[in-house]
Amino acid sequence: MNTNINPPKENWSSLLQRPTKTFEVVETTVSSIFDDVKRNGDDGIKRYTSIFDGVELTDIKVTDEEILQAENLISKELKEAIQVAKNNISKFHSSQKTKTYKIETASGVFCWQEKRPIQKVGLYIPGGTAPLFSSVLMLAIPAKIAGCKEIILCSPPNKKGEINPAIIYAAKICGVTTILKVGGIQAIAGLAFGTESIPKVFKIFGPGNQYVTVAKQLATKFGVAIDMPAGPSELLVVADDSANASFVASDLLSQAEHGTDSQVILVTTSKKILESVELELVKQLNSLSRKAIAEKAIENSKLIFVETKEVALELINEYGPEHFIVCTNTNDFYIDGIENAGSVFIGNYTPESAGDYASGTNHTLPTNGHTKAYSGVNLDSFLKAISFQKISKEGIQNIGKTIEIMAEAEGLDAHKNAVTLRLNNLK
Ligand SMILES: NC(=O)c1ccc[n+]([C@@H]2O[C@H](COP(=O)([O-])OP(=O)(O)OC[C@H]3O[C@@H](n4cnc5c(N)ncnc54)[C@H](O)[C@@H]3O)[C@@H](O)[C@H]2O)c1
Ligand SMILES: N[C@H](CO)Cc1c[nH]c[nH+]1
Ligand SMILES: [Zn+2]
Repeated sequence: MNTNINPPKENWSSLLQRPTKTFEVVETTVSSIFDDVKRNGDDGIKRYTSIFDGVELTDIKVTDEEILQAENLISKELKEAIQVAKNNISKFHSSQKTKTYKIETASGVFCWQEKRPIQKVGLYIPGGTAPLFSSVLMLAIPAKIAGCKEIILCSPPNKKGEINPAIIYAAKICGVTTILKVGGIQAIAGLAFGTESIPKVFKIFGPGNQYVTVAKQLATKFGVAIDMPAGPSELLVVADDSANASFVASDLLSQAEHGTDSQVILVTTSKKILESVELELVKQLNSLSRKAIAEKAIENSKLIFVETKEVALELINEYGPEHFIVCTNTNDFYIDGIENAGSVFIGNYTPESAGDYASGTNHTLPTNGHTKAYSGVNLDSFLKAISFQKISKEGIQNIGKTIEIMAEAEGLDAHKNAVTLRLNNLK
């Protein structure tokens, strides 16, 4: 792992660069697959599933029988764990419901906002290197609480043309309406354009590798909304002498094992912790089943020492990590000062994995610095806010003149006239 002592500010942007390919590099592949799927529908979907997933699909849709079977293929213990996670995720997302307030902005002028669910949503569930059934919970639970009617799920099939049963089981208990065996760029294209088997949706959600993420970004060109770019996983831990080096290393490795293009960073004001974490990383890495992946991700990663917590905070905000763990004896300083992060984990007993699975918060989060402008998935991601207004005769008398003056100043006579006619009618 790359160690950096007091890196000068002018080097921060190169030091903090993500290992993902740039948008431009992936865009050409994405565009050509989009074109094909748009023109050839299911045939295009099957072609890329054969190329990228190595399987010749006959049916794209998961059948009722496969849904029934899935339940028998997973253990009672896993079903119970999924249920506990589901309860916590439901509690947290239900608490995000907001009340409607009717405001009288001027006497007789009433304004309010009401939220309505997005009717057709597409959920992408990663399945390339690991079947992330936990992502089903993170997306389908808030979609259902919001009241979305059609919830379409896409996930890549394995070499036998199957989707992992835990993904199917989670989808079933969370109210997903259609499950499709398609992943990668071709899945996003299918959801964006619609094919014989894949319904076109209004908004696409979910995490994925760099190909999926660029595909989602490109899909917005064709009139589909997306949650945000939620690409290869990242974690930044800030730690001082009060941290437990073994815990810190375990958290760093938890995100490194996601993919070779994951990135994990330790920022510390303690050289002692830096050295201990480095030793722990080597020790713990050896026992991982996904050692090769984590090892590659560790090559992209950094251990950074800075002299003060003020410099540490500035660097962290510049990076804007997807996940941010704070293990110091000045935690409040970082909590108050954090501007750019997807999800924050506080103290020695809050592993990042808790948020990935079961504490209740959402694990679908912006990466690649997009925390500077985007939020992670939450209940509002599945809703639209519609504003309403009702103006009485008294109300139009109160604000009519203001509207007339402004419309005239913009040179928009018809706008002014719509008010003048009503004001004259009151005389
Ligand atoms: N940010 C978040 O909220 C979040 C949450 C969970 C997971 N993740 C990330 O999701 C990713 C999951 O990645 P994954 O690969 O395991 O699964 P995935 O389902 O995202 O991608 C697999 C698919 O990518 C396509 N693909 C693979 N190589 C390709 C190539 N060279 N060209 C075109 N298409 C190609 C294939 O169709 C394959 O089915 C990881 O990077 C993980 O870190 C992010
Ligand atoms: N850490 C991932 C988000 O970057 C989410 C996840 C799912 N399963 C395990 N982890
Ligand atoms: Zn994870």
